[in-house]
Amino acid sequence: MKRVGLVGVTGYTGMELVRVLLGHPDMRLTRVTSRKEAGRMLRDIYPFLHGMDAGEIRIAAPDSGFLAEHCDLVFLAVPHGAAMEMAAELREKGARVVDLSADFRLRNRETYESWYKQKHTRPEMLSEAVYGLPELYAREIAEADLVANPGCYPTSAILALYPALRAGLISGDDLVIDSKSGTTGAGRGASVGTLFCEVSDTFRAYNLGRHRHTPEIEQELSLAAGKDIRLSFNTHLLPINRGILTTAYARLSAGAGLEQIRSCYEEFYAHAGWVRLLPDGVLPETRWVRGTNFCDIGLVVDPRTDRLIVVSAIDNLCRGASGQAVANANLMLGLEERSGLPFAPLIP
Ligand SMILES: NC(=O)C1=CN([C@@H]2O[C@H](COP(=O)(O)OP(=O)(O)OC[C@H]3O[C@@H](n4cnc5c(N)ncnc54)[C@H](OP(=O)(O)O)[C@@H]3O)[C@@H](O)[C@H]2O)C=CC1
Ligand SMILES: CC(=O)N[C@@H](CCC(=O)OP(=O)(O)O)C(=O)O
Repeated sequence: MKRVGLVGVTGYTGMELVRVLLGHPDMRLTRVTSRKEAGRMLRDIYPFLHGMDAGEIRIAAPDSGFLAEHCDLVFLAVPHGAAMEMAAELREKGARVVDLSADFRLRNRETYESWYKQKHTRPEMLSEAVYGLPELYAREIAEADLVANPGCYPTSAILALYPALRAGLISGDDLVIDSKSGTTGAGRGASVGTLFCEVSDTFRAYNLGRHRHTPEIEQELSLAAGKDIRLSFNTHLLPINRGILTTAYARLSAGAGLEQIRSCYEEFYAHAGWVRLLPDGVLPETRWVRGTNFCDIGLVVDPRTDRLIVVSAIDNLCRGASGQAVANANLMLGLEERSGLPFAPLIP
């Protein structure tokens, strides 16, 4: 049994990690931290843990020495900026790390500092970190000591476009990615913008043309295309708890058609257990992936405009964060990638 720790147990991704790890056959959550709730039992803050072993864990204040002593691997479910020093200390003390924040996702320090508007204090660790998208980097993840878990929106956007771009079936110019997220994507901290009455019964766009996930998506899609990609990434807030639906628009390369594109995706994702390519005419919905680690993908060709339209759906907390973090930890710890993650969607 592998011992894992969690920094940031009181947040939404921390809460989701607790849920995912409850049923994991090969990993045991042994240490959890929160600055505000230190000293309390986990069951005291999460009544859904009454009667379960995890409920008996006492929450500690974050301390890298304590975590490294008791854990083989530590998940950092903390805001960007808070993870970089903690990851460095944990690595120095010998623990392996899966960081759910954005601190190690961008390979270029200047790009991080300009989009995240803060200094990167551990730039020397950027080249050591592996971008944790198992469909692209499973082999590298298995060898890594520090994995940068992808952002929720980038997970849905990169998986939607990567195969077609890599095969040259779409042009990398003029890509438009339109994404909508449930409100848990904004974290559990109180803010007026995520109050019930501000979110329910309405639908709004935000951060158009300046969302900080843009360079992360551009980084990975540029690698797929073999050239620098600049794209339009636009985000919207859905009045639902969980889920991201992304619609991506791309110009078809000359001669490319639906049949060829479908076989390219089938081949690319042939061994990717989490990506489900839906049949022609069936489009993804957030409810079919809720609570799961799946990314559902639907493909449409619009012959009137010569465009490929790709729709993808994920659960932002599971596939977009904590489920993906556990899949990465499985690979790092030599476990089966799907271990502990065989959830069926929570419907209706
Ligand atoms: N929500 C989502 O859908 C997704 C989130 N992410 C990323 O995952 C990370 C966590 O997100 P989320 O769970 O939503 O965030 P929340 O705001 O819900 O929770 C943040 C957690 O971090 C802890 N924390 C905050 N500051 C510090 C600090 N300086 N040192 C130690 N602990 C700290 C908080 O606990 P306390 O204050 O008690 O210490 C809390 O448990 C973020 O980087 C986020 O961007 C990634 C993908 C999807
Ligand atoms: C709905 C919502 O507000 N979503 C968040 C997603 C951010 C997130 O989780 O991003 P990092 O992991 O890169 O910090 C946002 O748009 O800022």
